[in-house]
Amino acid sequence: MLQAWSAQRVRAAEEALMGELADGELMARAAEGLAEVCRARLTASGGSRVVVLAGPGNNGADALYAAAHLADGGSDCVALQGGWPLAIGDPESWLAAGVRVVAPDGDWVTALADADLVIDGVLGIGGRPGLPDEAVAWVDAIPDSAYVVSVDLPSGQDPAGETPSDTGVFADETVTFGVAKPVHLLPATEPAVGRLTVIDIGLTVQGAPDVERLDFADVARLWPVPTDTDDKYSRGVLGVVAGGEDYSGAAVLCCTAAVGAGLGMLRYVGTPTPTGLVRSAIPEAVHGDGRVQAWVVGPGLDTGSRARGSKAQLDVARAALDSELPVLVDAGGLDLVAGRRAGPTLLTPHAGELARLLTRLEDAETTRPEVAADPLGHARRAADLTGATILLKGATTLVVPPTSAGLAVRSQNDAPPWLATAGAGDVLAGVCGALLAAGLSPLDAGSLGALVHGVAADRANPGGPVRALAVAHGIPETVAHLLVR
Ligand SMILES: NC(=O)C1=CN([C@@H]2O[C@H](COP(=O)(O)OP(=O)(O)OC[C@H]3O[C@@H](n4cnc5c(N)ncnc54)[C@H](O)[C@@H]3O)[C@@H](O)[C@H]2O)[C@@H](O)CC1
Ligand SMILES: [K+]
Repeated sequence: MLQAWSAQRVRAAEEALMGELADGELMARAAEGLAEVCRARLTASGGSRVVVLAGPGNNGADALYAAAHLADGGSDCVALQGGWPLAIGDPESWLAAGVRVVAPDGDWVTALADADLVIDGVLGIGGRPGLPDEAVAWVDAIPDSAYVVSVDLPSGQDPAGETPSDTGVFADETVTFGVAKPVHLLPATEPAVGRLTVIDIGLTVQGAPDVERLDFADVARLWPVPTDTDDKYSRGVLGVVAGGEDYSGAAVLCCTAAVGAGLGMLRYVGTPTPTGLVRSAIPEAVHGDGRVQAWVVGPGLDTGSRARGSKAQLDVARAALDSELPVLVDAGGLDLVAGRRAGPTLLTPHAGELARLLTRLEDAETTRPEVAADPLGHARRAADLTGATILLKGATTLVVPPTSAGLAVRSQNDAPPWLATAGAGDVLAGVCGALLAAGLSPLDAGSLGALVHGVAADRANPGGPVRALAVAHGIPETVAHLLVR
């Protein structure tokens, strides 16, 4: 599991560690690690010209000390200075190594145009979103052919990972120190991070992390694997209330994925058309209301429908929400959420559905662009309002428990962009629902389900287009692949 701690908590841990070490030792470790990564990238590309974007603080000093190591090793290193003194650190040490400093009125344009590797040391965890003006011009002038290594985080991006920035750096690689920070994992900033490399500088941060990302080893740790003493009931029965006369296919996708994820039994509740489809596509399913360990309510559900069978289906959906059982609520089902439920609850909106849910519950308009500008903040608001865990779908999927739970936010980025396709959400609901029925918490079911769903999409057709049904059919093989790796 990849874990990230907030900048404030990292700073406190760094200060404690610095108290135990010789002056400058921590920064020396950071700079050595950074130089080693840069050296490896230069060797791989055959380049030797390095340009440092040197900011006013310790982040700039890390970059300059790393450049001194590279210059010692024979690289041609230039540092661009903005309208600020390079006051932190010891300029003599990098000047003596042969790093040339270009003043703000010097020819930095030519230096950058020739760069093979750019070390972005403008701002680190002391940065606010956005860049100083000089740095905006530098970043605009970086040639496409240069490999951009950001120090600690892509400068100009929000260290907390909450708000996106228009002017921040987009790195090919980010080299961070000690532990990851939220900026590296959260959707508003993660696209700017590129490849993430964490350098060991002897730092540990106490207490639960702020953000976590499950990896493949976590699948083996968390996935419900049956034993000899299990039967179909002990493994978990999932009830699915999905599909209507309009969106019938959602029921097939959700149920196919749920059965494929390894349920003990599936119980389906639908209107006549999707019921017929589920009968032929999923002969394992039983039909109608009955005892279950968890419910999925909502894929393809039309809460305004007056079609035959709709009222009975909606009665089951409402009873599920009124029960104390774990419930996953998706798509149309979100319109039935009135507030707090008694049982464990996982809501799985995309940004538009989350905006609509917040608008209804708070009686004040929230728009989809507002959610996109601060996905974590809005997911957290919905979690706190409803007491539910919110799985906010996107290129990076967030799984956010209510603040009162005191748990880390999960952030999964396992899916290829090809998975942005109709029906993918229905498949995700089926996988996560199966995990809820097996007894996993909403947080584990949501994050583990998102991981497996993303990997299944990749494996269904690596590097190419994928349809939701292929993802659903690929779930069993993907789970086996992840369990026996
Ligand atoms: N604290 C430590 O022990 C260590 C820190 N390290 C490095 O130190 C960095 C943090 O250094 P600093 O605290 O000096 O902070 P930064 O170097 O991130 O920022 C420096 C200063 O820039 C200014 N600034 C912030 N946002 C701005 C903006 N948007 N536009 C214009 N100016 C802005 C602020 O005055 C801030 O103090 C880390 O990211 C890491 O790279 C590493 O050397 C490892 C050890
Ligand atoms: K940086």
